[in-house]
Amino acid sequence: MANLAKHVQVAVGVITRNDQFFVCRRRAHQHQGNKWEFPGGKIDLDESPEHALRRELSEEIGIIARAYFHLLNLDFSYPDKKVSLHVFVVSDFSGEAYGAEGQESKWVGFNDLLSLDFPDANRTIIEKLALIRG
Ligand SMILES: Nc1nc2c([nH]c(=O)n2[C@@H]2O[C@H](COP(=O)(O)OP(=O)(O)OP(=O)(O)O)[C@@H](O)[C@H]2O)c(=O)[nH]1
Ligand SMILES: [Mg+2]
Repeated sequence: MANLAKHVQVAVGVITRNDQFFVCRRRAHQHQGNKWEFPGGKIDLDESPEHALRRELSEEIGIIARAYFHLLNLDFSYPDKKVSLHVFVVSDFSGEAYGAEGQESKWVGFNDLLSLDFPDANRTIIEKLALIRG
């Protein structure tokens, strides 16, 4: 069981509007603390990735995702934890994105994504985003 607890399925949302991207800062005590992230969180047992995406975005940044597409699935092993990220690009939503759990957050341009301090798994996400932007 201990091993299972250290491999988590995660829904991640790349929130985009007007060629800007919404990013949040992880809390110091969290895994990969103080790094920037795309909002999201663990998929519950028997929950679909899409449902987890909508739920986490509502809880963490106060938006209702209206249109999104699957970008990629990505397995990554940190020294202390394995993650399977189910990544979606959210292109339409209602509400104004903000740090609904008190976390730091901001809208940034694509070039800023390249220089922000993200968890290592995110490199693959950003490379794929660069590809689809052309
Ligand atoms: N949300 C999010 N998690 C990421 C990203 N990249 C990445 O490696 N992760 C990892 O995926 C896991 C996500 O879990 P989480 O901490 O967001 O989970 P959660 O929202 O359910 O919250 P919790 O920390 O209160 O349990 C963490 O281990 C985190 O380090 C990312 O861009 N966004
Ligand atoms: Mg989270």
